[in-house]
Amino acid sequence: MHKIAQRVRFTNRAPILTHSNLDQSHLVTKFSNHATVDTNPTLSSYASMDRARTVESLDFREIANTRELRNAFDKYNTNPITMINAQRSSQLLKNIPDFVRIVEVGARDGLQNEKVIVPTDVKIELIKLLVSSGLSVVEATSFVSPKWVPQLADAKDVLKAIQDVEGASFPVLTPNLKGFEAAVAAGAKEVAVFPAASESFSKANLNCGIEDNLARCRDIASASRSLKIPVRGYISCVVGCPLEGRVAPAKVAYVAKSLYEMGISEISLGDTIGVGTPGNVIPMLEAVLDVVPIDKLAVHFHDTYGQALSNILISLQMGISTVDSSVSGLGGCPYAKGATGNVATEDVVYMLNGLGVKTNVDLGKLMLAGDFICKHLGRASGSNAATALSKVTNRHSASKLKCRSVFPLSSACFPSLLSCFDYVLNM
Ligand SMILES: CC(C)(COP(=O)([O-])OP(=O)([O-])OC[C@H]1O[C@@H](n2cnc3c(N)ncnc32)[C@H](O)[C@@H]1OP(=O)([O-])[O-])[C@@H](O)C(=O)NCCC(=O)NCCSC(=O)C[C@@](C)(O)CC(=O)[O-]
Repeated sequence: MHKIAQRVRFTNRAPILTHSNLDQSHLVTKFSNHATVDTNPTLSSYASMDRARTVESLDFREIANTRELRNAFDKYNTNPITMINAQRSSQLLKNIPDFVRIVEVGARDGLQNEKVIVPTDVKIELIKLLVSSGLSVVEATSFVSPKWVPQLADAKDVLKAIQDVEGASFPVLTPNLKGFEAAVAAGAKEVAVFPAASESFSKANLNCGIEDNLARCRDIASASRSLKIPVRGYISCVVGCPLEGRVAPAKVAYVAKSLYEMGISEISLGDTIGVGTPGNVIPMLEAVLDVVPIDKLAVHFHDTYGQALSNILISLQMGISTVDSSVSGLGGCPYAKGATGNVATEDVVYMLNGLGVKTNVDLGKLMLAGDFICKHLGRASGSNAATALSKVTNRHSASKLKCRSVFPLSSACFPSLLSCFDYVLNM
């Protein structure tokens, strides 16, 4: 706990407001159509400043961009102001960042394990839909051997087709210099290397051991430096390996420190087979935090055992503010037998909305992207939140059809009623 408290200084939280720069009337205006700010004078001045700061950073449209989603959300979550009061008074939640950056990995990690080849134009459309939901980092593909991952053999075509898409960055995986050079030639502006913390998994996934692979990462890091291309580093198997079992935190810290020292811009800690629980994730994070600053870290949880959201929550409590996830919970590594999908982005956004944490992601639009790819793959969404919320919107859709048959005269007579369904209409 002591370690956690010490690390708060590394977080990217907004500066604390003081009495002099706090303007509550502005905050009331911003929220006035939904809730009023409680100006209860009995609150301590610090508590009220902290609450107001959070309100200021929270854009209600993100919590519920459509009426249906908002109603579904409000039904079980107290209004944001009350929620924030409760949240900020809780010691357990006080380290949670005000903003979480989501790295969407659905188009790469999500699809790489699919047996049936997804057409290139479907991948491109998925990426565009993800960007339109507000996601600012959408991992696009991998420049790996097509013999090893046939699904991503069209990497060059995918990356070239999204060169003009604005609003997001599109990192790609590169396992060696050959992949790095091909990625740069296709227009990559960000790449990612992916060592493992387990020797056996490194050999299974990359056909070389940890040290040899770190040497490849070093080559990529130095080649990228002159081109000013940021390199992300994933570490696979940070708590467990499908071949070796439990992985010691010291091994993860060793790989993380090596990546940090070679100038890797961000290190994403991957629970590749989803065996982590807060019980083994906390010691792993503590070991890594001893050697890498918190603002360089991200977490990447697969949800094989349904533990991903708890692990994300604990990571946020420790001050991490970048989270990887995959739309509709797609995913799995072809070289990690039994590993299922990544945590679903919709579930992460829903949880963060509930915590009053800003993400800039529009949940309704994200669900459209999830719907699109699930329909294409012919399977149900792996997101609990998307499944539950789409039942709500479907119910509204059905009742709207009923309304139209009961009131056949003109939909214009019932503008306010119909506006309730505009989200459904737009689908
Ligand atoms: C690293 C290699 C290439 C070594 O594979 P290798 O067989 O040892 O490579 P090689 O150097 O001996 O070359 C063999 C052939 O591959 C070609 N080749 C060589 N490199 C490339 C390249 N970059 N792009 C395209 N082709 C390449 C090379 O040209 C040659 O072609 P051939 O002469 O036989 O026609 C292979 O093991 C590989 O591609 N592995 C990638 C596996 C992979 O993508 N796994 C999934 C991603 S990791 C993951 O999902 C975990 C993560 C990141 O999400 C985190 C988490 O979930 O925890």
